[in-house]
Amino acid sequence: MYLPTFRLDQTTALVTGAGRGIGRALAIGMAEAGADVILVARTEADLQETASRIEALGRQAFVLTCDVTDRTQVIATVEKAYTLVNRIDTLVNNAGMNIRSKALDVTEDEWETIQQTNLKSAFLFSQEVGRRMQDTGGNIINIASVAGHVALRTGVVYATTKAALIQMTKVLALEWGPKNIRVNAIGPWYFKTPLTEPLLADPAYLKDIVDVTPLGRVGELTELVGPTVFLASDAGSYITGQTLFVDGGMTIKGF
Ligand SMILES: NC(=O)C1=CN([C@@H]2O[C@H](COP(=O)(O)OP(=O)(O)OC[C@H]3O[C@@H](n4cnc5c(N)ncnc54)[C@H](O)[C@@H]3O)[C@@H](O)[C@H]2O)C=CC1
Ligand SMILES: O=C(O)C(=O)C[C@H](O)C(=O)CO
Repeated sequence: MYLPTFRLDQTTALVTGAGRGIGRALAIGMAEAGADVILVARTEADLQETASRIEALGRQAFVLTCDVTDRTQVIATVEKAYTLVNRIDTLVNNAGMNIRSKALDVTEDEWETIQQTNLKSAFLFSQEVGRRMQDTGGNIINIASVAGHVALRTGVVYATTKAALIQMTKVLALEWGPKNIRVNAIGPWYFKTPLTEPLLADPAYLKDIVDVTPLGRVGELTELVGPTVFLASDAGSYITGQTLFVDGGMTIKGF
């Protein structure tokens, strides 16, 4: 048999920011591929909605509320997770946010909030789950952005967090490869979620996006599921340290 499995049966994933948007889609998609999923975010009601959709698929879902910027809460959340399951096979660092300010207007508070939500949280979860994965192996998927690779109008703070996530992905892959821990990133272009809905509702902004996208449209949330399951599954077993851009070709477009 040459064809490896693209399934996640008998595995457990932990997804941050799983209450809505991309995180919810990835959690449900991974459950469809066979995984049980630990759902982490701040708002319990949102997480319960994701959980009920996963349970309807016949998979287990565990809801853990946590502010991912708070190290004490992250440590407690990971400890709790390991009382619920024996091992975590896949960690998806997805929680993120943005405040769009021009560089000269960025406040210290904005800088701290965006860095802590998008970058520090991913490091803290990687450290706490990665510590346990040293014994079991596993894989980590960081949800970065094309904004970490090319210059966009998203604002400088968001861009620096995503560029740093891409570099963090490489260094953790290097350090933890010998322990059979793979670390990869996904770099989405625009997908409609509560984060981006206001932007995509502006016809002029939407046109600008579509015009620089060879596939001529924004992505569907389900189009992030295949790449995530691929990276998490045995099909991705020799891939580490990489960023897979799921961008309709945006990042390869020249003149
Ligand atoms: N929607 C898009 O087009 C793109 C999104 N991304 C990234 O994908 C990730 C998910 O984004 P969306 O689903 O669009 O956003 P969203 O705003 O719809 O969802 C973000 C999730 O993160 C959670 N979250 C935020 N701060 C948190 C905190 N302090 N503690 C716990 N949970 C927290 C929210 O509760 C929510 O569940 C983010 O990292 C974002 O930067 C990257 C590229 C494109
Ligand atoms: O443009 C914004 O504002 C964003 O939040 C950026 C998107 O989430 C993104 O990363 C586009 O790739």
